[in-house]
Amino acid sequence: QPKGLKYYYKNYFPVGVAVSAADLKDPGEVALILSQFNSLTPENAMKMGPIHPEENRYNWKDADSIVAFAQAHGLKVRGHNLCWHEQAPTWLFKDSLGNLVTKEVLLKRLKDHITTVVNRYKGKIYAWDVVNEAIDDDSTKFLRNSLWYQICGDDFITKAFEYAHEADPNAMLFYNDYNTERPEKRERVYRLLKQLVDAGVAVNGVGIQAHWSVYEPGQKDLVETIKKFASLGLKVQVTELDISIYPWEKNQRSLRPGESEVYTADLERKQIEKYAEVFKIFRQYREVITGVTFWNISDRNTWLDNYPVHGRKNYPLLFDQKLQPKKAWWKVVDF
Ligand SMILES: OC[C@H]1CNC[C@@H](O)[C@@H]1O[C@@H]1O[C@H](CO)[C@@H](O[C@@H]2O[C@H](CO)[C@@H](O[C@@H]3O[C@H](CO)[C@@H](O)[C@H](O)[C@H]3O)[C@H](O)[C@H]2O)[C@H](O)[C@H]1O
Repeated sequence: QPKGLKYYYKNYFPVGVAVSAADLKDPGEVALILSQFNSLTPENAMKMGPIHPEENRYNWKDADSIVAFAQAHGLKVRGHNLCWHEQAPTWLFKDSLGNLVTKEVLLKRLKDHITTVVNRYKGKIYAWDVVNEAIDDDSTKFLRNSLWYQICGDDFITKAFEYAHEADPNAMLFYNDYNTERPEKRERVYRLLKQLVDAGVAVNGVGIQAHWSVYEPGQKDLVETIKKFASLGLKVQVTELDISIYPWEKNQRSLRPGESEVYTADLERKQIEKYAEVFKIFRQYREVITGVTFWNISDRNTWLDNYPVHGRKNYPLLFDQKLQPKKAWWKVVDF
């Protein structure tokens, strides 16, 4: 078994992977995780909906099993995430009559949730994605018009960091988002981060999700993003890395009947180059980059098989469907 990614990058940053509790029951995936990675992120188990399905009921099972596995094998854990507009439980924003709750009620519910979840894993989770994806996709807008925003204005962001810091003053607290290499999105994320830093909010870092493709981002945009966020004194982590073989453009179409999945040698070559390119930049900025996490383990099972086109196979990771290292892996460890 070749040495794993974590060995090659031991003098750079932890190399992590997003997992489900089910992944940890598969002997092949467990062997791959333990040989390659030294950090885990729960893909879904610690999100508000899955872990807190009813106001007075928490569902700790999957999250506990992932943390217990990490503890048993000396792996770091990134918590994901404490405040998001997606996968939020139905009870959260509504009162018993189905009306939207007041700002006071929602902030109290957020505080209870964050205090309870962060305290349960205190000392076992070193970093939390506190707020996820609060910037609107429309470049003419600033904050996403989510129910969080409609009910609390932008206070929910500051409060979420305040509650998380109170619950675990030693945890690294991150704002996490995607498309942060696109200049218009970078500027708006920077604006939010600067507001938080200037207000003395306990934000320690920014998570760039890195759901990239063989076509983007360009090196210049990636470097500019890392430097811009680091200029605020923040750490940068790559939190959800995968490199799709399809371009991230609007109106993606599904495959036409008979049209085979198109993982051509040319696309794999582009993917190998893109992986080599971004890891070279991560190494160059090792002072700022404090972690790189892949979103899913292998091409065997990736969320990109069902997004944005349901049932369209993708090959975005460094391990193939047989859990074997792909050519891109050898390039990433060749330095
Ligand atoms: O969207 C990709 C990234 C983007 N950044 C934030 C990050 O958190 C996000 O991760 C993805 O976040 C997605 C939700 O937005 C997750 O998708 C959810 O993943 C869940 C667990 O598999 C699914 O829930 C299961 O759904 C099944 C039927 O639909 C039900 O039978 C299961 O009980 C239920 O658990 C949800 O439908 C599905 O929407 C993906 O696995 C997960 O990879």
